[in-house]
Amino acid sequence: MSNVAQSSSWTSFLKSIASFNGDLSSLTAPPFILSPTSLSEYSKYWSEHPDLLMEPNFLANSENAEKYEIEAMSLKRTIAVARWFISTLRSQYCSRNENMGSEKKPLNPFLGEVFVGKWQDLSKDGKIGTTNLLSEQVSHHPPVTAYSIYNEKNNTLLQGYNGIRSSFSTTSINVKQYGHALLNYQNLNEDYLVTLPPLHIEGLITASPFVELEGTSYIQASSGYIVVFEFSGRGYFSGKKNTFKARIYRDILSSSNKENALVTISGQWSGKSYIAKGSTTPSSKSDELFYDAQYKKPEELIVKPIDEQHELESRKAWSKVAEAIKKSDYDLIHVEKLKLENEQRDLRKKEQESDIKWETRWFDSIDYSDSSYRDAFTNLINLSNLSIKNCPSGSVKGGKYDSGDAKHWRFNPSKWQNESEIKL
Ligand SMILES: CCC(=O)OC[C@H](C)CC[C@H]1O[C@H]2C[C@H]3[C@@H]4CC=C5C[C@@H](O)CC[C@]5(C)[C@H]4CC[C@]3(C)[C@H]2[C@@H]1C
Repeated sequence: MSNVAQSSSWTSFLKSIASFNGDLSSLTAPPFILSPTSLSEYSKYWSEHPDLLMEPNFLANSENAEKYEIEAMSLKRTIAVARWFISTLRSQYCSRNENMGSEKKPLNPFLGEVFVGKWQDLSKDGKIGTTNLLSEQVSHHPPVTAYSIYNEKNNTLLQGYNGIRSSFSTTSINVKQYGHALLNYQNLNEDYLVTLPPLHIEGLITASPFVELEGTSYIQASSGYIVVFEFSGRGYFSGKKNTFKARIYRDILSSSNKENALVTISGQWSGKSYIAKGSTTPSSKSDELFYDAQYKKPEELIVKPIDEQHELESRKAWSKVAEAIKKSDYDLIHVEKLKLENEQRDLRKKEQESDIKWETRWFDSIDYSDSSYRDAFTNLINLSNLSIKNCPSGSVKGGKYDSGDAKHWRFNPSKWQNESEIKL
């Protein structure tokens, strides 16, 4: 066992997890496990391969196409969206391990914290164009981050939000994700709903935590096609970590029988995966490579230098804490974090005293409980038979989790158009 794992701070920290109240951000973790990066930056992981996010735009139906061709192109685009989704997972769930040696505890964003940036067009023929990221902490208790990723050249908008609920098992932390992503290809008049997989944190005992995905994720296309992803760690499908199996069906009804799969994809989302027609599980020997997560380097988001940032921008607001974490200066971390947290507490107190409610900047909370309300989301929810409630992502309608309110965060483009302080 590494000396870190034996260190008193880690063992006492493990004891503290055993009695924690479910809000991970409230736990004081030992300084060596702290990340200098705020959770508001994690929204960038949705588009570190902008070319894959844009790909469906280049798989459009030809003019007055026959019905069979329209079907074939819709399936091709659904496969392209599944490839983009798989391409996000290594960044989402492995990047801290790759860059800092283990999963780390991100800084807990303050209410109103924003993180913005852009991905330049690296394509040879300039067909991708620039992709912009807006990320905003729309709630602090519980922590919720909303994001908008917009590519003007291809009229493509990915928006979504994320919150988590955690529970503790004997050796790992179990995390249910709340929220979803909505993908709109305006030129194709096509939408996709993406749900978020549950995960657990392993490796706590050896003080080298890492994320393993589990359970199911769905991608529901407005064309009717649905992708069902099943995630598992070691030992389930193939004894390798980060394994998944994905099946694409014509619609939710045919997904009730795995034999109806039109396409099956399987492998490692952090490594190689393969694709085959029909319902047989593809193998690396006989079938076509679907995606290799180790081959394509993620594209860096371009973020302004800290001295050009607004005080609400994440890297500026957390710069002193981040510096202290990088220097492992434990006392300074504590002093600087306390300063930021006290400033936030004073702000909340002032709002309370003058009865002002905090206004979110670029996102609105939409209540979908009025069943007459119709938009791309309600259409996709109906096609997928998933719950419309704000419950664990991917819960099925009528299932045990299908309860609570139906409020979801939505990007408000006109609020960004009227933005005068924060610059990309
Ligand atoms: C607080 C307890 C603690 O420090 O435990 C030590 C370990 C670092 C485990 C707890 C932290 O693990 C981190 C992993 C984070 C998730 C990673 C990726 C994503 C995907 C992204 O799209 C949305 C956010 C999400 C789910 C992160 C949420 C926060 C997690 C679970 C961190 C834990 C505090």
